[in-house]
Amino acid sequence: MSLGNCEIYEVGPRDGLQNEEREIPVRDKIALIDCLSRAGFNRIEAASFVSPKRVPQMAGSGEVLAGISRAAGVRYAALAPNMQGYRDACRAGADEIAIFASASEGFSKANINASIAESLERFAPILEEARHIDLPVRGYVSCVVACPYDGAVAPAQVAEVADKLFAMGCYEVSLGDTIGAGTPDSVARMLLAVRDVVPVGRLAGHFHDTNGRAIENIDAALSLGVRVFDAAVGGLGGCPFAPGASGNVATETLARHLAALGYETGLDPEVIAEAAALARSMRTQPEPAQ
Ligand SMILES: CC(C)(COP(=O)([O-])OP(=O)([O-])OC[C@H]1O[C@@H](n2cnc3c(N)ncnc32)[C@H](O)[C@@H]1OP(=O)([O-])[O-])[C@@H](O)C(=O)NCCC(=O)NCCSC(=O)C[C@@](C)(O)CC(=O)[O-]
Repeated sequence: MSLGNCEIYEVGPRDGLQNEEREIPVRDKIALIDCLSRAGFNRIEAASFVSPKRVPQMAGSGEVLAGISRAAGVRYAALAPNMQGYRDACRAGADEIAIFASASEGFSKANINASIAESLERFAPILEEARHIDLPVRGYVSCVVACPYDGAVAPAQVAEVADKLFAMGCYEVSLGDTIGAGTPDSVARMLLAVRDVVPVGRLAGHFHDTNGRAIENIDAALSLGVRVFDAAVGGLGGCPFAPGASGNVATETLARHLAALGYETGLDPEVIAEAAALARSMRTQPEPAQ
Protein backbone atom coordinates (compact mmCIF):
# COMPACT_ATOMS: atom_id res chain seq x y z
CA MET A 1 0.00 0.00 0.00
CA SER A 2 1.36 3.42 -0.94
CA LEU A 3 1.77 5.86 1.94
CA GLY A 4 2.15 8.76 -0.51
CA ASN A 5 5.14 10.76 -1.65
CA CYS A 6 8.38 11.47 0.13
CA GLU A 7 11.06 13.61 -1.47
CA ILE A 8 14.78 13.03 -1.16
CA TYR A 9 16.73 16.26 -1.65
CA GLU A 10 20.16 15.26 -2.93
CA VAL A 11 23.01 17.11 -1.21
CA GLY A 12 25.93 14.82 -2.13
CA PRO A 13 27.67 17.13 -4.61
CA ARG A 14 27.76 19.90 -1.98
CA ASP A 15 27.45 18.63 1.60
CA GLY A 16 29.00 15.36 0.51
CA LEU A 17 32.03 16.55 -1.39
CA GLN A 18 32.82 19.70 0.65
CA ASN A 19 34.47 17.60 3.35
CA GLU A 20 36.71 15.44 1.19
CA GLU A 21 40.39 16.26 1.65
CA ARG A 22 41.48 15.08 -1.77
CA GLU A 23 41.03 17.67 -4.52
CA ILE A 24 38.22 16.42 -6.72
CA PRO A 25 38.46 17.65 -10.32
CA VAL A 26 35.56 19.74 -11.60
CA ARG A 27 34.91 17.19 -14.37
CA ASP A 28 34.34 14.46 -11.74
CA LYS A 29 31.86 16.64 -9.85
CA ILE A 30 30.06 17.36 -13.12
CA ALA A 31 29.95 13.62 -13.91
CA LEU A 32 28.40 12.91 -10.50
CA ILE A 33 25.75 15.62 -10.91
CA ASP A 34 24.98 14.51 -14.48
CA CYS A 35 24.46 10.98 -13.21
CA LEU A 36 22.23 12.21 -10.37
CA SER A 37 20.25 14.27 -12.90
CA ARG A 38 19.03 11.00 -14.46
CA ALA A 39 17.85 9.56 -11.14
CA GLY A 40 14.56 11.44 -10.76
CA PHE A 41 15.41 14.14 -8.18
CA ASN A 42 13.52 17.44 -8.23
CA ARG A 43 16.34 19.27 -6.45
CA ILE A 44 20.10 18.70 -6.33
CA GLU A 45 22.43 20.83 -4.21
CA ALA A 46 25.28 21.23 -6.63
CA ALA A 47 27.47 24.12 -5.51
CA SER A 48 28.55 26.43 -2.72
CA PHE A 49 29.76 30.01 -3.09
CA VAL A 50 31.70 30.39 0.14
CA SER A 51 35.25 31.45 0.86
CA PRO A 52 37.63 29.14 -1.05
CA LYS A 53 40.12 29.59 1.80
CA ARG A 54 37.62 28.09 4.24
CA VAL A 55 36.21 25.34 1.98
CA PRO A 56 38.72 24.73 -0.85
CA GLN A 57 36.75 21.79 -2.24
CA MET A 58 33.88 24.08 -3.31
CA ALA A 59 36.17 26.53 -5.14
CA GLY A 60 35.17 25.40 -8.64
CA SER A 61 31.43 25.83 -8.05
CA GLY A 62 30.95 28.29 -10.92
CA GLU A 63 32.63 25.90 -13.37
CA VAL A 64 30.55 23.03 -12.02
CA LEU A 65 27.27 24.84 -12.64
CA ALA A 66 28.48 25.94 -16.08
CA GLY A 67 29.51 22.41 -17.05
CA ILE A 68 26.56 20.26 -15.99
CA SER A 69 23.92 19.06 -18.43
CA ARG A 70 20.77 20.44 -16.88
CA ALA A 71 17.86 18.04 -16.84
CA ALA A 72 14.35 19.41 -17.37
CA GLY A 73 12.46 19.73 -14.10
CA VAL A 74 15.55 19.57 -11.85
CA ARG A 75 16.50 22.60 -9.74
CA TYR A 76 20.23 22.97 -9.09
CA ALA A 77 20.84 24.71 -5.77
CA ALA A 78 23.83 26.59 -4.39
CA LEU A 79 24.78 27.68 -0.89
CA ALA A 80 25.38 31.40 -0.32
CA PRO A 81 26.56 32.79 3.04
CA ASN A 82 26.36 36.47 2.06
CA MET A 83 25.62 38.82 -0.82
CA GLN A 84 28.93 38.03 -2.50
CA GLY A 85 28.01 34.34 -2.56
CA TYR A 86 24.46 35.14 -3.66
CA ARG A 87 25.66 37.23 -6.62
CA ASP A 88 28.19 34.57 -7.64
CA ALA A 89 25.47 31.90 -7.43
CA CYS A 90 23.11 33.98 -9.59
CA ARG A 91 25.84 34.65 -12.15
CA ALA A 92 26.55 30.91 -12.29
CA GLY A 93 22.87 30.16 -12.95
CA ALA A 94 21.82 28.51 -9.67
CA ASP A 95 18.09 27.71 -9.74
CA GLU A 96 17.76 28.11 -6.00
CA ILE A 97 19.81 29.48 -3.14
CA ALA A 98 20.41 27.90 0.25
CA ILE A 99 21.26 30.11 3.18
CA PHE A 100 22.55 28.48 6.32
CA ALA A 101 22.07 29.52 9.92
CA SER A 102 22.72 27.68 13.15
CA ALA A 103 20.65 27.13 16.28
CA SER A 104 23.83 27.42 18.36
CA GLU A 105 26.17 30.40 18.68
CA GLY A 106 29.34 28.27 18.85
CA PHE A 107 28.77 26.61 15.48
CA SER A 108 27.58 29.84 13.88
CA LYS A 109 30.84 31.52 14.82
CA ALA A 110 33.01 28.59 13.75
CA ASN A 111 31.16 28.02 10.49
CA ILE A 112 30.46 31.50 9.15
CA ASN A 113 32.29 33.80 11.54
CA ALA A 114 29.07 35.49 12.65
CA SER A 115 26.66 35.34 15.56
CA ILE A 116 23.20 33.98 14.78
CA ALA A 117 21.80 37.53 14.74
CA GLU A 118 24.59 38.75 12.43
CA SER A 119 24.02 35.83 10.08
CA LEU A 120 20.32 36.66 9.80
CA GLU A 121 21.26 40.27 8.99
CA ARG A 122 23.52 38.98 6.20
CA PHE A 123 20.74 36.79 4.82
CA ALA A 124 18.07 39.53 4.78
CA PRO A 125 19.31 41.24 1.56
CA ILE A 126 19.67 37.85 -0.13
CA LEU A 127 16.01 37.10 0.50
CA GLU A 128 15.07 40.61 -0.55
CA GLU A 129 16.88 40.40 -3.91
CA ALA A 130 15.82 36.81 -4.56
CA ARG A 131 12.18 37.77 -4.02
CA HIS A 132 12.43 40.36 -6.83
CA ILE A 133 13.52 37.72 -9.34
CA ASP A 134 11.38 34.86 -7.97
CA LEU A 135 14.44 32.81 -7.04
CA PRO A 136 13.54 30.25 -4.36
CA VAL A 137 15.59 30.40 -1.15
CA ARG A 138 15.86 27.43 1.18
CA GLY A 139 17.04 27.90 4.77
CA TYR A 140 19.13 25.56 6.87
CA VAL A 141 19.27 25.45 10.63
CA SER A 142 22.32 23.51 11.81
CA CYS A 143 22.88 21.87 15.20
CA VAL A 144 19.19 21.24 15.84
CA VAL A 145 19.93 18.72 18.58
CA ALA A 146 23.48 19.43 19.72
CA CYS A 147 26.46 21.60 18.84
CA PRO A 148 30.09 20.44 18.77
CA TYR A 149 31.05 23.60 20.69
CA ASP A 150 28.06 24.45 22.93
CA GLY A 151 26.61 21.00 23.71
CA ALA A 152 22.87 20.32 23.86
CA VAL A 153 20.63 22.73 21.97
CA ALA A 154 17.15 23.50 23.32
CA PRO A 155 14.22 22.85 20.93
CA ALA A 156 13.02 26.42 21.56
CA GLN A 157 16.29 27.79 20.14
CA VAL A 158 15.80 25.75 16.97
CA ALA A 159 12.19 26.90 16.68
CA GLU A 160 13.26 30.53 17.05
CA VAL A 161 15.79 30.38 14.19
CA ALA A 162 13.50 28.27 11.96
CA ASP A 163 10.67 30.75 12.57
CA LYS A 164 12.88 33.68 11.58
CA LEU A 165 14.13 32.02 8.38
CA PHE A 166 10.57 31.14 7.38
CA ALA A 167 9.28 34.63 8.20
CA MET A 168 12.12 36.14 6.12
CA GLY A 169 10.87 34.21 3.09
CA CYS A 170 12.59 30.81 2.97
CA TYR A 171 10.17 28.48 1.19
CA GLU A 172 11.47 25.49 3.16
CA VAL A 173 13.55 25.10 6.29
CA SER A 174 15.89 22.13 6.53
CA LEU A 175 16.70 21.04 10.08
CA GLY A 176 20.26 19.78 10.36
CA ASP A 177 21.42 17.27 12.92
CA THR A 178 24.93 18.30 11.96
CA ILE A 179 26.82 15.91 14.22
CA GLY A 180 24.32 13.07 14.22
CA ALA A 181 23.67 13.48 17.96
CA GLY A 182 19.91 13.02 17.67
CA THR A 183 17.83 10.15 18.95
CA PRO A 184 14.22 9.55 17.97
CA ASP A 185 13.16 11.20 21.28
CA SER A 186 15.31 14.30 20.97
CA VAL A 187 14.41 14.70 17.29
CA ALA A 188 10.69 14.41 18.12
CA ARG A 189 10.97 17.01 20.92
CA MET A 190 12.75 19.39 18.58
CA LEU A 191 10.24 18.85 15.76
CA LEU A 192 7.25 19.36 18.03
CA ALA A 193 8.65 22.79 18.94
CA VAL A 194 9.46 23.72 15.33
CA ARG A 195 6.11 22.48 14.00
CA ASP A 196 4.41 25.04 16.25
CA VAL A 197 5.98 27.88 14.28
CA VAL A 198 6.64 26.54 10.76
CA PRO A 199 4.07 24.37 8.93
CA VAL A 200 5.36 20.82 8.81
CA GLY A 201 4.92 20.77 5.01
CA ARG A 202 7.64 23.43 4.82
CA LEU A 203 10.17 21.47 6.87
CA ALA A 204 12.87 19.07 5.77
CA GLY A 205 15.08 16.76 7.82
CA HIS A 206 18.85 16.72 7.35
CA PHE A 207 20.34 13.88 9.34
CA HIS A 208 24.01 13.02 9.53
CA ASP A 209 24.68 9.41 10.34
CA THR A 210 27.60 9.91 12.71
CA ASN A 211 26.11 7.63 15.35
CA GLY A 212 24.23 5.32 12.99
CA ARG A 213 20.82 6.68 14.00
CA ALA A 214 19.89 8.70 10.90
CA ILE A 215 17.26 6.22 9.75
CA GLU A 216 15.64 5.94 13.21
CA ASN A 217 15.59 9.72 13.39
CA ILE A 218 14.01 9.94 9.96
CA ASP A 219 11.33 7.50 11.13
CA ALA A 220 10.63 9.80 14.08
CA ALA A 221 10.36 12.77 11.70
CA LEU A 222 8.09 10.80 9.33
CA SER A 223 5.73 10.02 12.19
CA LEU A 224 5.46 13.76 12.86
CA GLY A 225 4.64 14.56 9.24
CA VAL A 226 7.98 15.52 7.66
CA ARG A 227 8.10 14.32 4.03
CA VAL A 228 11.32 15.86 2.68
CA PHE A 229 14.73 14.50 3.66
CA ASP A 230 18.20 15.56 2.59
CA ALA A 231 20.59 12.75 1.74
CA ALA A 232 23.99 12.34 0.12
CA VAL A 233 24.61 9.64 -2.41
CA GLY A 234 27.23 7.18 -1.19
CA GLY A 235 26.80 8.58 2.36
CA LEU A 236 29.39 11.23 1.54
CA GLY A 237 30.09 14.18 3.63
CA GLY A 238 30.28 16.08 6.83
CA CYS A 239 31.06 19.63 7.75
CA PRO A 240 34.64 20.92 8.01
CA PHE A 241 33.58 23.10 10.97
CA ALA A 242 31.84 20.36 12.95
CA PRO A 243 34.61 18.09 14.24
CA GLY A 244 33.65 14.43 14.07
CA ALA A 245 30.61 14.97 11.84
CA SER A 246 30.45 12.18 9.32
CA GLY A 247 28.35 11.80 6.22
CA ASN A 248 24.70 12.41 5.60
CA VAL A 249 22.37 9.50 5.50
CA ALA A 250 23.13 7.71 2.22
CA THR A 251 20.59 8.39 -0.52
CA GLU A 252 20.55 4.75 -1.60
CA THR A 253 19.87 3.54 1.97
CA LEU A 254 17.14 6.11 2.52
CA ALA A 255 15.49 5.45 -0.85
CA ARG A 256 15.36 1.71 -0.06
CA HIS A 257 14.02 2.38 3.44
CA LEU A 258 11.29 4.72 2.24
CA ALA A 259 10.27 2.28 -0.50
CA ALA A 260 10.07 -0.57 2.04
CA LEU A 261 7.81 1.56 4.25
CA GLY A 262 5.53 2.25 1.26
CA TYR A 263 6.53 5.81 0.28
CA GLU A 264 7.04 6.82 -3.34
CA THR A 265 10.23 8.79 -4.04
CA GLY A 266 10.15 8.68 -7.84
CA LEU A 267 13.83 7.70 -7.86
CA ASP A 268 15.39 5.11 -10.13
CA PRO A 269 17.31 2.63 -7.90
CA GLU A 270 19.66 1.59 -10.71
CA VAL A 271 20.78 5.14 -11.42
CA ILE A 272 21.11 5.80 -7.68
CA ALA A 273 23.36 2.74 -7.36
CA GLU A 274 25.48 3.99 -10.28
CA ALA A 275 25.79 7.45 -8.66
CA ALA A 276 26.62 5.89 -5.28
CA ALA A 277 29.47 3.89 -6.81
CA LEU A 278 30.77 7.05 -8.49
CA ALA A 279 30.51 9.02 -5.23
CA ARG A 280 32.31 6.35 -3.24
CA SER A 281 35.14 6.31 -5.78
CA MET A 282 35.68 10.03 -5.10
CA ARG A 283 36.26 9.61 -1.40
CA THR A 284 39.65 10.47 -0.01
CA GLN A 285 39.81 6.85 1.11
CA PRO A 286 37.59 5.11 -1.44
CA GLU A 287 35.35 2.43 0.03
CA PRO A 288 34.73 -0.87 -1.65
CA ALA A 289 31.53 -1.04 -3.69
CA GLN A 290 28.58 -2.49 -1.74
C1 LIG B 1 30.84 33.03 5.57
C2 LIG B 1 32.26 33.47 5.28
C3 LIG B 1 32.40 33.85 3.81
C4 LIG B 1 32.54 34.69 6.13
O1 LIG B 1 33.92 34.86 6.21
P1 LIG B 1 34.61 36.05 6.94
O2 LIG B 1 36.02 35.73 7.12
O3 LIG B 1 33.84 36.49 8.14
O4 LIG B 1 34.34 37.11 5.83
P2 LIG B 1 35.01 38.34 5.31
O5 LIG B 1 33.87 39.12 4.77
O6 LIG B 1 35.93 38.97 6.33
O7 LIG B 1 35.88 37.72 4.13
C5 LIG B 1 37.06 36.99 4.31
C6 LIG B 1 37.53 36.54 2.95
O8 LIG B 1 36.56 35.67 2.38
C7 LIG B 1 36.12 36.23 1.14
N1 LIG B 1 34.70 35.94 0.99
C8 LIG B 1 33.69 36.40 1.73
N2 LIG B 1 32.55 35.90 1.26
C9 LIG B 1 32.85 35.12 0.21
C10 LIG B 1 32.09 34.34 -0.66
N3 LIG B 1 30.77 34.25 -0.56
N4 LIG B 1 32.73 33.65 -1.63
C11 LIG B 1 34.06 33.71 -1.77
N5 LIG B 1 34.85 34.45 -0.94
C12 LIG B 1 34.24 35.14 0.03
C13 LIG B 1 36.41 37.69 1.22
O9 LIG B 1 36.50 38.24 -0.07
C14 LIG B 1 37.72 37.69 1.96
O10 LIG B 1 38.74 37.33 1.07
P3 LIG B 1 40.27 37.82 1.31
O11 LIG B 1 40.17 39.32 1.32
O12 LIG B 1 40.71 37.24 2.63
O13 LIG B 1 40.99 37.23 0.13
C15 LIG B 1 33.28 32.35 5.63
O14 LIG B 1 33.28 32.16 7.01
C16 LIG B 1 32.99 31.04 4.93
O15 LIG B 1 33.07 30.95 3.71
N6 LIG B 1 32.69 29.99 5.71
C17 LIG B 1 32.46 28.65 5.17
C18 LIG B 1 31.09 28.20 5.56
C19 LIG B 1 30.78 26.86 4.95
O16 LIG B 1 30.80 26.70 3.73
N7 LIG B 1 30.47 25.88 5.79
C20 LIG B 1 30.10 24.56 5.36
C21 LIG B 1 28.67 24.55 4.87
S1 LIG B 1 27.45 24.64 6.19
C22 LIG B 1 27.13 23.02 6.52
O17 LIG B 1 27.82 22.16 6.03
C23 LIG B 1 25.95 22.66 7.37
C24 LIG B 1 24.75 22.23 6.54
C25 LIG B 1 24.22 23.38 5.66
O18 LIG B 1 25.10 21.19 5.65
C26 LIG B 1 23.61 21.73 7.43
C27 LIG B 1 24.04 20.83 8.57
O19 LIG B 1 24.55 19.73 8.34
O20 LIG B 1 23.83 21.24 9.69
